[in-house]
Amino acid sequence: MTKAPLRLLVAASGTGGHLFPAIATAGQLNDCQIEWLGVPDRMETQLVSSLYPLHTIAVEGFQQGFGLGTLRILGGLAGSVLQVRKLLKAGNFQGVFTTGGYIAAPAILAARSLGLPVILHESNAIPGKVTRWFSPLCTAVAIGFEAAAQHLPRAKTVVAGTPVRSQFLARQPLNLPIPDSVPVILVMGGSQGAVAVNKLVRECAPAWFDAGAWVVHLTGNNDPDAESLKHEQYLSMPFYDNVASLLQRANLAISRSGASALTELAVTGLPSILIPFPHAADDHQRFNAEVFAKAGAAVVFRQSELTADVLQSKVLYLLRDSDYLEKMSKAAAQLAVTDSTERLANLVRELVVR
Ligand SMILES: CC(=O)N[C@H]1[C@@H](OP(=O)(O)OP(=O)(O)OC[C@H]2O[C@@H](n3ccc(=O)[nH]c3=O)[C@H](O)[C@@H]2O)O[C@H](CO)[C@@H](O)[C@@H]1O
Repeated sequence: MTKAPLRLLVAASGTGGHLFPAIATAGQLNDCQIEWLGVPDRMETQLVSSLYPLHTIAVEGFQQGFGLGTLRILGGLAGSVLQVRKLLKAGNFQGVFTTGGYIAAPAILAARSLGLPVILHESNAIPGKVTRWFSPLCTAVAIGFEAAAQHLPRAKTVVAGTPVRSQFLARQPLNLPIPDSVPVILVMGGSQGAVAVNKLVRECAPAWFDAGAWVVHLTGNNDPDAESLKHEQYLSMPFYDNVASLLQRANLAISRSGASALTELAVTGLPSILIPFPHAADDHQRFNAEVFAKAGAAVVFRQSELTADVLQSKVLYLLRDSDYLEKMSKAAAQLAVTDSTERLANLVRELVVR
């Protein structure tokens, strides 16, 4: 008799960094029946609703300190836990996979209160608050960076890398009018774009054009000046779906240091200049970037110290030194965990029992 497919609830919400690894893992688990838990009005409503049944609940972030606001959030959390418990029971789910963030808190508490296994994936080198608080309750915590383990002493951690979308694992055609022989600089500011980086890049770009380089600039949707630079060697767009084709073609990236972006730089062996988002929780982008800097895969600048002059000349220097770029590329590739999706899918299959 064939076994009934495993029923899994995936709790992942917010921005690309939480959603893409979860979507990649879910795609690998095509022998399971998957439903999704998210939050109304976040990116999952566009990225997930055409792939899996999407259930949404309202959850709030955990602010610093303790006051009336915290009591209200705890009250809200208790309500969310009850909602998720109801969903897990009604849907006969046998386990939960989550990529952390606020949605993970009620998902972990609800599943564990019903005795269901939870596999949590944490992609950052410094785990987020929810991961730090709730990971001891999880059946397993898969980490993207080995460095995260030291911050999770009470959790059962397994190094798994961070899954990337399948487009990264095969050569992608570049559907942009860029000549084959020119150097390409790719500018990325995470899934939302980075206005401060955009501004610096627009100031620097004319010297890069003079040096023969092309610039592909993913600006995000929040930059009022996104269209202010016009040049035949400059292509800008708020968001591009096939980022893999750009990373595979580029010679150098200028990027924030979110965990998915870094994983993609590693998988494509792309050298980078990293400018960590200075306001990320616990400054985690700086710690992510340090892993790449230590390995020789990236040059890291703090945004507060970086001027257009410094960025402009660093890029020109790197473009001229192809041996050094080659070394950075090899170092980046060495950080890649190319079977992360399979590792996570296997962990889920092993721990979630029918
Ligand atoms: C500001 C902030 O706190 N960001 C966090 C957020 O990042 P965020 O959600 O921005 O995610 P990342 O920086 O890790 O990755 C960005 C993702 O968006 C994709 N992309 C980007 C631009 C585009 O045009 N097309 C496209 O597909 C990239 O290919 C990548 O997969 O979650 C990550 C995972 O917890 C954290 O590591 C980041 O620090």
